[in-house]
Amino acid sequence: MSAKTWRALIKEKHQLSLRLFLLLNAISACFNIASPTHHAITITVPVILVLLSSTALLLWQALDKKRLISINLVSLLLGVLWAWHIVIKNSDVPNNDASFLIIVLLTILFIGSISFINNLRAFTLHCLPVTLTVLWLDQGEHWLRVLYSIALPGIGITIQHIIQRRNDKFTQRLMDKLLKEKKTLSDLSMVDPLTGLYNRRGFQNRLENVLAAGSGNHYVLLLDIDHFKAYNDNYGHSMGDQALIRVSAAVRDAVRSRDIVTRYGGEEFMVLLTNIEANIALQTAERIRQRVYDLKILHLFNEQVATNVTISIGLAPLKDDGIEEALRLADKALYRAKNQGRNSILTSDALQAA
Ligand SMILES: Nc1nc2c(ncn2[C@@H]2O[C@H](COP(=O)(O)OP(=O)(O)OP(=O)(O)O)[C@@H](O)[C@H]2O)c(=O)[nH]1
Repeated sequence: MSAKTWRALIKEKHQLSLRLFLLLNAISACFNIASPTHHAITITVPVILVLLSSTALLLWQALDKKRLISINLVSLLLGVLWAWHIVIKNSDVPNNDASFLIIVLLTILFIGSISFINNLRAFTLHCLPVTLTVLWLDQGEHWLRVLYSIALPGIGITIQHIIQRRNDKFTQRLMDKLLKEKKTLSDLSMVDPLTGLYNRRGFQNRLENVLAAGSGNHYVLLLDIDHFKAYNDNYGHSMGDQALIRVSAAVRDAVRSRDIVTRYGGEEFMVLLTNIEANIALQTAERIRQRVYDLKILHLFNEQVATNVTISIGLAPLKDDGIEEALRLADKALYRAKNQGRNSILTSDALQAA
C-alpha cells in the first residue's frame, strides 16, 4: 500500500460516513412525515427538502462511487434545514411543550454523533444550527440540559478524534517503515518478482562465480519479445504479464541448469550459456526461439511476423574484454534481427569471425 492509497482509504472512510449520514437523515425525515410528534403540522417544506436532498445525494453517489461530496457543506445544509423545520413546527406545538425541542435536538445529535464519530467539524456544523435554534425557541429555560446534550457527544467525539489521529499517525509511520523495508529488500533481491528469473544483481552475482570458476567458452544471448508494446496495448497489461511469465518459463526450460537466465529489462531477457561450443550455443538459441513460438500465445498484432508471440535473439561470445562488450555486440545483433523481420536469431560479427 502506498501513501496515496492510504489517503484514498481515509477519504473513502469519510464518504462512507457521509452515506450513513444521508441515510439516517432520509429515514428521520420519512419518520417525521409519517409519524409527527404532537400531531402538529405533518409536512414542512424543510423536512421535504431534507428527504429529497438526502435521497438525491445518496443516489448521485451510488451512480459514481468515486464522486466526492463535501461533507462539511452537506452537514451544514441539513443542519440548517432541520433548524428551519423546528422553527415551523414549534409554533404549532400545543402549550409550547419543551419536550418537542428536546426530542428533536436529541435526534439530530444522535444522527450527527453516529455518522461523524471521527469528524468533529462535520458534527459541529450539523448540530450547531439546531442547538442555537432550540436555545432561542426555549428562551433559555432548559439551557443547561441543551448544553449538556450537545457537550456530551461533543466531548466524546473530541476524545475519539484525538485517539483516532494518534492511531492514524502510528499506522502511517508503520506503513512508511514497511514501504522503506520493502524497497530495501527488493534492492537486495537477486530475483525478478514477476518471472522468478535472475534480475541484473542476481546475474552479476552468478557471473562472478562463473568467471571465478576458470576459463571456457561462454555466450551471451539477448532476447526480446516482438511487438510487445502492441501486445500490451491490445490485450492489456496483465495479459502482458502472463505472457512474460510463460515466455520466461519456456526460456528457462530450453537451457541447462548451469546457464544463467536473467530478466534484463521489461520484455528483454539475457541468457549466459556457460562452457559451451559456438555451434551448440547457436542450436540452443534456436531451441529457445522455437519453444517460445510453440507456446502459441495468440498475438494478432505481431505485425507481419506471426499470429502468436515470437522473440528475436542476438548472440555474441563473452571474451576477455568483458560482459559489457559482449552485451553491446549481442544488442547490435538483436537490433539487426529485429530489422530483418524478427522471430529470428542473428550472431555478432565477433562470433562469425571466430
Ligand atoms: N505487461 C508488461 N509489459 C511490460 C513490462 N515491462 C515492459 N513492458 C512493455 O514492453 C513494451 C516494449 O515495447 P517496445 O520497447 O516499444 O518494443 P516492442 O513493441 O516489443 O517492439 P519491438 O521490440 O521493436 O518488436 C512496452 O509497451 C512496455 O510497456 C512488464 O513488466 N509487463
